Amino acid sequence: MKRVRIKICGVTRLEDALVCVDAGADAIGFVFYEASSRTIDVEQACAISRELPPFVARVALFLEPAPAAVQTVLDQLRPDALQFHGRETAEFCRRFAWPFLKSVPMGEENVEPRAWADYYHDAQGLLLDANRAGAAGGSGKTFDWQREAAMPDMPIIIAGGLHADNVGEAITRFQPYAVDVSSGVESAPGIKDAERVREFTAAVGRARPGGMERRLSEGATEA
Ligand SMILES: O=C(O)c1ccccc1NCC(=O)[C@H](O)[C@H](O)COP(=O)(O)O
Repeated sequence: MKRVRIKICGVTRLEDALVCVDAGADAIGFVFYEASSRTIDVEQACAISRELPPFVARVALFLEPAPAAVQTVLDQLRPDALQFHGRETAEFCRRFAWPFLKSVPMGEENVEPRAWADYYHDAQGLLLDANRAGAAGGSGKTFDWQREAAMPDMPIIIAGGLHADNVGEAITRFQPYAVDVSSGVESAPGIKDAERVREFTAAVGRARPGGMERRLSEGATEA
C-alpha cells in the first residue's frame, strides 16, 4: 500500500517546523501571501529552512503574487516547490521554470479537476482546497466531498478543513498522493499545536486508501 504524504502548511516558527518533521511531515509550507494571518517573510523562512533535516520539502505558497516577489523567494529560499493558490494562469505558473503545485478552488461550483489537469499539465500536482477562485485558503473548511469530480491521473493533494478525525475518510474517499493541513493542527493561526500535529500524522498512518472492504476484496490482509 502506498504511503500518503503529509504537507503541513502555514508554518511560522522553527519549533513548530521541528514538531511537524518529528511527527512525520514530508513537507512544510510557508505562506508568502501578505494578507494571511500565517504570512512569513523570506528571512524567517530561510532561518527555519536552514534547520530542517534532509528530505523534508519546503513549499513556498503565493496568491496572485508579483513575479518579483516569487523571484526573491526563489533566489533566497530556493524552495523545493512553489504553490499557487489564486487565479494564476498556467503560463504564469511556469514562467519561473521551477516545480509548482496549483490549487483547485473546490469551493466554486462546476470546477472539474480533470479539466484543470489539462490546463496545468506541467504542475507537479493539483491541490484541491475548499476556497473559491482567488480567495485565500487556510479557512479550516472542507469542500463538498460528495460532489462527483473525476480525478485526473496526476498527484492529487487533498486540503481544506482536514483534522485528525476526518483525514482518514478523505484518504479513503480520494486515495490522494498527499494531504495538506493548516488550521486543523493549530492552536491559533500560524501557531501549530504539537499534540494536534501528532494526532494528525498518526491518523494519516492509520488511514486505508480505497477502504478496507476494497483492500480485502483485492486479497490484502489487515495489517
Ligand atoms: O493559510 C493561509 O492563510 C492561506 C492564505 C492564502 C492562500 C492560501 C492559504 N493557505 C492554504 C493552505 O494552507 C492549505 O491549502 C491548507 O492545507 C488548507 O487549509 P486548512 O483548511 O486551514 O487546513
